Amino acid sequence: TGNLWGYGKEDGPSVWHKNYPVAQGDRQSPIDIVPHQASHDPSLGPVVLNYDQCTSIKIANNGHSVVVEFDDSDDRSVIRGGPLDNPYRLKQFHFHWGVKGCHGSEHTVAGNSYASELHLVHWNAVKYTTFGEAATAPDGLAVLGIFLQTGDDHRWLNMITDALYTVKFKGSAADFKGFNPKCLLPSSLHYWTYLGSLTTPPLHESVIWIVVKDPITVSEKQLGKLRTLLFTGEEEDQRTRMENNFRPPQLLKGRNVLWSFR
Ligand SMILES: CCCCNCc1ccc(S(N)(=O)=O)cc1
Ligand SMILES: [Zn+2]
Repeated sequence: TGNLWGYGKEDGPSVWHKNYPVAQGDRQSPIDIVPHQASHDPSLGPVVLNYDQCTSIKIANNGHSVVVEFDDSDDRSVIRGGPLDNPYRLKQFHFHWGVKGCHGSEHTVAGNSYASELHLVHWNAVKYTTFGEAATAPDGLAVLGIFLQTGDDHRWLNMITDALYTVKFKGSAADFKGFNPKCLLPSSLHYWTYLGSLTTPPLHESVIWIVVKDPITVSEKQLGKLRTLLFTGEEEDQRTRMENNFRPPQLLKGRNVLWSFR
């Protein structure tokens, strides 16, 4: 099975539109968030995360990122409030990063990018029966985006970076139980929100984006461990380091970005 898409010159974001024409659609992600052009919406309440009973199951290398997957068979881990009309169930989280310091996030803020970006992916299990069905619906997914900046070591990120050696190759997976991603959030959940899409193929325009304003701080050493992952499988003789797995900002096409914080 060939790779349908990637982040290289031949298969990267600039050619995704050939196999996924929605890449040139009206609500594509990520975007550059321009704070003073965003509108304050007083009706936007805080985002509420109920992750206390959350159950991570496994960590995996899907050839595009490292993903931690959760048991989403009930409403034990949900995000609600903010722009959301229903609770959305936590399905997985993953990261996007660069090759060094200051590039690697997908969303940018006034043209500035961060070293990495964490995506917590949730789906609307009130209206839809499966993640796959929700992933094609305009209000099917809610992704919480958290920026990572470099500085001191992040105490809890070590739980993930210490497990990366078990998922070095595309297609590898390992048990990863008992991890609660609440420990990866900044203290303030002030956010921007807008209607967008998956940032990787199939690029479905099904995501209500909630991008948290404040970054968390991780060390260059921890980011370096993400870069020891490979895009390629164990059986492939050509080893390619997993880095720069981010899509650049897409056109806003008249969308409104709302902000919650005062
Ligand atoms: C049914 C097809 C969906 C598979 N792909 C999932 C997926 C989830 C989140 C993101 S992201 N990067 O927008 O958070 C991309 C792709
Ligand atoms: Zn993502």
